[in-house]
Amino acid sequence: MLIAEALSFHYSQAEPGQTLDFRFDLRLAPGQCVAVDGPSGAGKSTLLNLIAGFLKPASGQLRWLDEDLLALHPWRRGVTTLFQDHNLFDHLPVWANIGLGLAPDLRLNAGQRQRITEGLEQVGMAEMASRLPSELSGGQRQRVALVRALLRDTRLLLLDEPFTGLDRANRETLWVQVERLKHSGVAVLLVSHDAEDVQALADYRLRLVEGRLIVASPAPA
Ligand SMILES: Nc1ncnc2c1ncn2[C@@H]1O[C@H](COP(=O)(O)OP(=O)(O)OP(=O)(O)O)[C@@H](O)[C@H]1O
Repeated sequence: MLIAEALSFHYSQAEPGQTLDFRFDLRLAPGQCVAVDGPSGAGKSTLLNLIAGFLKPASGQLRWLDEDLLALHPWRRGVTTLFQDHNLFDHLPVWANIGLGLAPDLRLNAGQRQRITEGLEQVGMAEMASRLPSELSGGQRQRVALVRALLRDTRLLLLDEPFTGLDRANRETLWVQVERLKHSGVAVLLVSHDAEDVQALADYRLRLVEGRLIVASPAPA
């Protein structure tokens, strides 16, 4: 269970009229998906960066049950993040970009290679394993980043507008994969403006208003 309590952050330099002070409260159980929305600049990326560990809160708590996540480096938190700018390495082919999520030194065993092949098949990119990111369309790059995020062993998955620009068939395929992860106990935080994605995946919805998370639809009991 992810628990954020009064997780606060303050940007020291912001334009007039911007929200400066954030204070997030959130509970997310294993196997649950919460959707978070809010207008541009509301603080969605700030929230994800605090949970992932790329920003340090001014105060508050962030726990996985009794484990203090704030004491852990980002790569020790058991959190996988898929940001909007897909973070692919331009000099590495598709299979290696995905493989980095499984073995940082790219010493992949047969089972891991098989998982990469299957992951690419599931998003219709089986033939593209050897291509470089520069040889792919934007939507294809997005699918590669998604496969990498979905294949990693993780307990919490943070997705920032993950399906934007994908066609319906691809989105449905990926919904199935995210559902599968939920069933295996992964907690998912989905930042999305897309009502269909939210409908397909989210168990409840939160909205970011004036630096706070408010309940837009309650979590199931
Ligand atoms: N490094 C920074 N310094 C100062 N202000 C920042 C910084 N990063 C973000 N902000 C401001 O903090 C607020 C929240 O930004 P954030 O990126 O979290 O919003 P968002 O909801 O993810 O927006 P979008 O939907 O446009 O991606 C915005 O007003 C933004 O301008």
